[in-house]
Amino acid sequence: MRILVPEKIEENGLEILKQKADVDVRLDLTREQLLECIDQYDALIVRSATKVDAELISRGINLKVIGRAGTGVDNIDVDAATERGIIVVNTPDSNNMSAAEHSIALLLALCRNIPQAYMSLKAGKWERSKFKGVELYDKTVAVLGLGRIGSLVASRLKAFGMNVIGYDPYIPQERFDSMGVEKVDSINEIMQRADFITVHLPKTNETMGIISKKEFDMAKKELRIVNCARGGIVDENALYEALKAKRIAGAAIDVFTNEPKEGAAGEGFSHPLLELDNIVFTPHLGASTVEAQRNVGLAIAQQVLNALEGNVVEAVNLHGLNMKAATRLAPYLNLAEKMGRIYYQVESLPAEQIELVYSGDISKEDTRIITLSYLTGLLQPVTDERVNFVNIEKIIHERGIQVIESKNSHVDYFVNLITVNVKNKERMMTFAGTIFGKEEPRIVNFDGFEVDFMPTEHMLMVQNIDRPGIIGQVCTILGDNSINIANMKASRNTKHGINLMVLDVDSDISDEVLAAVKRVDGVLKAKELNL
Ligand SMILES: NC(=O)C1=CN([C@@H]2O[C@H](COP(=O)(O)OP(=O)(O)OC[C@H]3O[C@@H](n4cnc5c(N)ncnc54)[C@H](O)[C@@H]3O)[C@@H](O)[C@H]2O)C=CC1
Ligand SMILES: O=C(O)C(=O)COP(=O)(O)O
Repeated sequence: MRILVPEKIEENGLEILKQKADVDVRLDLTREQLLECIDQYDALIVRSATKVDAELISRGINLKVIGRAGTGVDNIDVDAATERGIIVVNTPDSNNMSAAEHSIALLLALCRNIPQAYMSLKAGKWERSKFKGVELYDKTVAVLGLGRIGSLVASRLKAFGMNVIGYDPYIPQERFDSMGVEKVDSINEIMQRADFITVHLPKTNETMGIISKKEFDMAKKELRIVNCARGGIVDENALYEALKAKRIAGAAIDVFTNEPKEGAAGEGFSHPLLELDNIVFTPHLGASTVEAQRNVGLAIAQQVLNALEGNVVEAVNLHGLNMKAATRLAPYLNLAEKMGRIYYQVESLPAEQIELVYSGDISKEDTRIITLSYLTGLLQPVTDERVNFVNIEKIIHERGIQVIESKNSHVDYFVNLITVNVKNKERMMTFAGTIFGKEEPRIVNFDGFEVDFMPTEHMLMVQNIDRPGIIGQVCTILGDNSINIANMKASRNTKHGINLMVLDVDSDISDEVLAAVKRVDGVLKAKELNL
């Protein structure tokens, strides 16, 4: 496994990665060099400075995971990654405290002109009257976005004795109430009431430019605004004009619309906002603390390795899947995936409709993830694309396969049962599986035949006319070819006079052996199964 790290991540994370993979830390890479070498890597780990766009993703033909060592994934084209079944993971809980504290540091620095006063004193001046500031106490501060960082900021600002109001249409009133934050339903009202605004929104189409000229025009003259979220959420031109015309009192900015990369490949930085005096800024330092980087380093290493090893991860592009349940349901995911692999090994007509029926204990669970596991097993062997939880729904949709899930609490004989009815343009095939004990997968219905076998890597399925002598001949062919039989189950359909044999063998079955089995008089079908 090869992992490329083109940005600075903490040594503790790198150490963990290096135990299991070849890790190339290449802080000097230019965009062109990155495009050229990305095809050699299984995983890419970035912070905010690397643009992981559709072009880079399309060149990453071996990429399985993109790790964002931090929170915002706006520098990653998540849709392009999803399209290719590339898992995108981040570490949203690892740097939020640092970002919250930095927002407050910026707010205080802004209120008391700390950077300007520092520069003046450094220049040997003693300018006490020039740097008169304002207090936070008893003022109204508006928090935009009351997620992880916004809510930390809100509770800290309450400790300053501020009147905290908030704008976030996506969280319920109860959450506002429990934080002691007044819910405000419109940006207009925020602009009219706020002495301070602090922005903690994600960068989305909806939030970009959410504060622009129109909003500044309705603001108080005393407004001071902090943006430690993403450049452009506060429109940079409008902010420049409002500050220059002293339409508002000040701003503190940690993030810019276009940020350069630090290091040898870095380009330096210039921006019209840097010309102004009523603004303080930092070069995207919100997450740059010892603690945040230590947490982020550990978390991203674990996330990326888990994803590479096929373990359960909380990914950005798993679309609300309950991945916590995945650990508990692991035996069912395994069973469903193996059941999925059966269909195209025994049938060539494309599946048009798939009905999954969950019965017994399993019907009480959130079964969506089990269904996705079945579909992944179904399609992986018949496509060149990488298929996984990330893109399976999209691929199923593109192929026009209808998927139906149903549940019933009752089932005869079994504690739990997954039944799958696969319809193609000629007929319907039924398969069923169950978990014995804690985690043993068993197939108990194979295309209408009642059976009971463990799905394994090397299997032979034979259908024959139900008459004596055939089973013996098939076993002799296997024996003559040194193929050891570990287990064998037979089941008969008395109505049609057909017998089904499922043999678990210890090695591959060659085309010649399969052809010899098919030539046995009375054998109707013979297929090798890899489950
Ligand atoms: N400066 C820095 O170094 C850092 C910046 N960040 C940035 O901080 C921001 C906040 O991060 P988190 O708190 O972790 O995100 P979060 O996802 O926990 O919270 C965002 C909140 O914004 C709300 N929201 C989304 N769209 C909205 C809209 N159109 N109008 C109003 N509310 C909306 C959501 O409901 C959510 O409650 C992100 O942009 C993130 O990238 C994060 C870490 C470090
Ligand atoms: O985690 C985030 O969203 C951040 O903005 C931090 O960015 P960084 O990892 O310091 O480049």
